[in-house]
Amino acid sequence: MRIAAQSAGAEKGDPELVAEALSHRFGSGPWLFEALDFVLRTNEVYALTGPSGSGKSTLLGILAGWGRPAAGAVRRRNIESVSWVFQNPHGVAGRTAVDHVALPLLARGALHPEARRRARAGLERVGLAHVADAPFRDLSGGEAQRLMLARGLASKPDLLLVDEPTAQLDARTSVSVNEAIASVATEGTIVVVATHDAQTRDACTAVIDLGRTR
Ligand SMILES: Nc1ncnc2c1ncn2[C@@H]1O[C@H](COP(=O)(O)OP(=O)(O)OP(=O)(O)O)[C@@H](O)[C@H]1O
Repeated sequence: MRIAAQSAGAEKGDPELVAEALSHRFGSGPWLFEALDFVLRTNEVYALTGPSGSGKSTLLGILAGWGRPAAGAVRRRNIESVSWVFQNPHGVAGRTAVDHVALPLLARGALHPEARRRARAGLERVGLAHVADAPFRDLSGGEAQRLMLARGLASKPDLLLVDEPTAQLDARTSVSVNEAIASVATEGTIVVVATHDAQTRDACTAVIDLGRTR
């Protein structure tokens, strides 16, 4: 496997995820990936690439701690909160974009004005300031996917996993999502994006390629 770029040492207290000789297969089936060694840190956006069926979603689940690897280990340091952005954006039709991002902040105890201020800042970051007050039903596919990214980042999770963010989008719409992905490298959050899409991969700062592990 290959990691195309990697930042220098994480500061003390930063989230860090270490894969050691990580391998997985279901039951006695074929190995999906074998002997992966990598370190994931903040301030990077990692593309997780590989052909269909190579185990990208499975590996995301293992990184999240939702599944156990058949062999090897994942060591998590300072990772307590995990957000997952699914490939199909789900929202409440009549609720505004800003409300979608503010809601998880309110659920974590932020006061209303602060939650809305942070939600608007998050929307601006992914290029959605102009639709902040629009209902979810009026958003385009690309806007809805960017909204999910903004919502996933809003609560500043230690680990943000994004599964095929452009799989349902046409090439033109994907561009705006890829631009948003390029903007989400951030302090405090490790971001991993599973993708087939070469342009989404290129929007990331580093690559873990499951196509090269076997
Ligand atoms: N719980 C399971 N039990 C048995 N096999 C599984 C299970 N989950 C996934 N698989 C199989 O493992 C392989 C990898 O699946 P996975 O969804 O991780 O691949 P992927 O790289 O994300 O694929 P895609 O790009 O098509 O989404 C597939 O062949 C899938 O059918």
